[in-house]
Amino acid sequence: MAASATPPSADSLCVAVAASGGRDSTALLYATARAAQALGLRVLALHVHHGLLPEADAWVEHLRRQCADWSGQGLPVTLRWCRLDGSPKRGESIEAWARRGRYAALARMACEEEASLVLLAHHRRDQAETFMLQALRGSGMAGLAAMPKQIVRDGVLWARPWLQQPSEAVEVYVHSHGLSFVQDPSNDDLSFARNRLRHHVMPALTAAFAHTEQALCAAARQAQQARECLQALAELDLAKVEEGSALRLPALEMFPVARRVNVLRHWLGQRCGRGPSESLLQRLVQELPGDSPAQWTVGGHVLRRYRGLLRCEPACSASILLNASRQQAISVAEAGCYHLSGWGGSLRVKPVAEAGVALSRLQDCCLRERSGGEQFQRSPHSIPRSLKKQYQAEGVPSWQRGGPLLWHGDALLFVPGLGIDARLWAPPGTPQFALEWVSDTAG
Ligand SMILES: Nc1ncnc2c1ncn2[C@@H]1O[C@H](COP(=O)(O)OP(=O)(O)OP(=O)(O)O)[C@@H](O)[C@H]1O
Repeated sequence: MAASATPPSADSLCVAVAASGGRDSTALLYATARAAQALGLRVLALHVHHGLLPEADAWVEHLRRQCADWSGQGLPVTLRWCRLDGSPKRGESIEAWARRGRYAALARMACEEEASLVLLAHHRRDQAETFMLQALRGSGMAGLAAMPKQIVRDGVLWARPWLQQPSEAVEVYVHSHGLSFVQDPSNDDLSFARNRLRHHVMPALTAAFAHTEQALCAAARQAQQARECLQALAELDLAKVEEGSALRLPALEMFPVARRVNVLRHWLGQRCGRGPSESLLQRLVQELPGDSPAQWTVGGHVLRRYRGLLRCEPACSASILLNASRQQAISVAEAGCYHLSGWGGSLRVKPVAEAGVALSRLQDCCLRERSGGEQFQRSPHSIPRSLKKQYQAEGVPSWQRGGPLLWHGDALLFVPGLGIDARLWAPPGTPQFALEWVSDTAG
């Protein structure tokens, strides 16, 4: 291999390789360092110590020595590593926590080192296993698409240059270059689904169907394309049924079931951060048609049907209000935005020419939850009506009716969604202020 005439400087372009110390990433790191030497690039080996196994300290030491040796031989490689701290969130598996932490740490280290490309050493067998695991979980196209060859995420281009290479080719490379690597004992732990698949299922499948790996990888590639098509269709359909942040249900129901499910999956994925389960989607298709107000829980979100619209909001908006203190004195001395964390929102106070309230009334107020039986007068020419009737007349959705209500003494002064009670409006021509309630979860 030809070596570059001048060794790379600190300013040279940098390629990062995610290095576990295992066989595959050791091979990829070595191959990348040799190619980089010829091209005058720098290579950064990025390692994450998960803090889970006693062997992990020795793996860092192994990588440190290996990179130092290779560097001594003229290869432009340096090691950067970090140790994860923290622990899995409630309900999160150790594997999921380690994966999440690992990718976040790799992205952070790559960005700090100004390496915009990070190589991962997954190969064809890893891809075939991923496809099988997803199929065995009953995943849809997104899961069956398995691992992308490349993807931009967290400001980094992640690439898997060996995704179509058989594991055996990596084995041969490692032997021919006499590379040493570490063995992760957890790769033999049969409590992990991937290990059961690798040790028991894949050998049997390959014995019965020689092209198992190639066929599964081809299926993953087709699933990737199918997923892209479904996404494009969902965008087109969504444009026809979206109204602001809500969906128009009558328009949605015009679509055949499969397209309806596709739109819902896409829309909920965008709003909730992850796709809904298939069972929930099937339930929604059955239950969404209807006129009466209804709601469904989707992970940490609440899906609400009201007057032909479907909205999706973080569930905390409801619980914040339920947990709020039932009564809180407040005093407003000037225009501004007053955040009331216990109530899950802010009260905005701004000057207006009419239909406002005098500042003197706002200096001695009280926030209370709705308790029932309150009366509200919309304008000087109307009569006081129950809040329920006023809400209905104004089309305020049921989940925005929980308060907080603002009282001045025994007089109901302000109701979010309805405004200031006309009986407390300041006389025309005097200084006055409008009120608005802005929920923390709005927008
Ligand atoms: N602790 C780690 N630090 C940095 N990168 C890692 C780490 N663990 C995994 N990777 C990256 O993710 C890829 C896939 O991980 P996986 O757990 O399947 O591999 P491995 O068994 O740890 O090791 P290898 O793929 O190197 O044989 C690795 O090839 C490597 O590029």
